[in-house]
Amino acid sequence: MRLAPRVLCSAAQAAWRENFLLRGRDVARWFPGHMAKGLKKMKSSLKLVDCIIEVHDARIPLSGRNPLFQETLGLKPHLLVLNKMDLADLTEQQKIMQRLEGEGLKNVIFTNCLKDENVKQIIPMVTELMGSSPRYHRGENLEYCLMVIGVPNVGKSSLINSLRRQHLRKGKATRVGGEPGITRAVMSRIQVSERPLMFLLDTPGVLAPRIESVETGLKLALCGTVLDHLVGEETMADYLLFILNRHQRFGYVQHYGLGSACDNIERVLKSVAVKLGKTQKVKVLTGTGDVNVIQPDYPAAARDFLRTFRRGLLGPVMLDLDVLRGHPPAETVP
Ligand SMILES: Nc1nc2c(ncn2[C@@H]2O[C@H](COP(=O)(O)OP(=O)(O)OP(=O)(O)O)[C@@H](O)[C@H]2O)c(=O)[nH]1
Repeated sequence: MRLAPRVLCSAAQAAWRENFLLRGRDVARWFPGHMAKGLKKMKSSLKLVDCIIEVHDARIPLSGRNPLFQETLGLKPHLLVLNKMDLADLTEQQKIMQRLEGEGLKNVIFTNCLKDENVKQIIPMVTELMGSSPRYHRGENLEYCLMVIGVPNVGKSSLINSLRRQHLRKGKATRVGGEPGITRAVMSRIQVSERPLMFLLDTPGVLAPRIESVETGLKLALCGTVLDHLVGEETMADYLLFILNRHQRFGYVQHYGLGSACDNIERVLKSVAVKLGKTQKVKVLTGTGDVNVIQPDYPAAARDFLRTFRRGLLGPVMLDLDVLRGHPPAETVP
């Protein structure tokens, strides 16, 4: 387990870590090979597409988007949907919008696809966007084709299902899952609206081949865009604790009945494990031979900590607050 500065304190007298030490070489392992193939297929279908809907996680509005999308698919009208707004702390929403506008992203909307929040605004926005753009391939053909893109697990399929519920009163057309990589087949064409007649192409999540920094990699991992075991649940739990304390988000103290906030992941996970009854027998070598001792199950506790965060039970979080406030990125060692 990674060792962190051993600080145990109450929230009132907080002395939280100023920095989180990251290992740079790790992040390269998080990019699975099938994704490059997905992007290639998406590019080849582009001539059928009138507008691109890029879905991203609202907890990381300023980081983790795939720059290849911009380069390769950026020629079409584009709407950025920041989904999972129910899990995001949007206190600084205005500043986020200003930052995005500064990056040339003028068409942005926050959604919660599980509750269909704001989803109804998407088709009118897209129709307006397409109205102000040249028609690419369609001549007199009166159907529109949109392509939904994004990194894995941000809710692309959920958005399609939500649009169908809103506009067609129909249920699921595409599979939704809690793990990244559920949508593997590129380009299923799904109707989402009758008037105007609109189809969507669902695509598999595509991460950038190189993540811009290890910290961005960890944020993407917390949002469930890569498989947890590739990154390490305990490292992710530690980074989450670092963020929660730094942002004064102490929901975890109450949720797990911890008594006080703490910046030491080992201690937090130990308390979580005891609370959940997650202990394990391990053999320890002593002078008189092997002895079985009961130890907290740290991996199980880390998994529960992450799961609880992702279900929103630790409160809404803005993982990009450091970017928004101009804090220096976490320190990286090779
Ligand atoms: N809290 C919350 N969860 C959501 C929302 N939208 C989707 N989810 C959940 O996020 C997970 C991923 O959703 P999907 O729709 O499968 O995501 P995807 O982008 O299609 O995933 P890939 O196929 O891996 O690229 C599922 O567990 C959804 O229930 C939302 O607005 N809020």
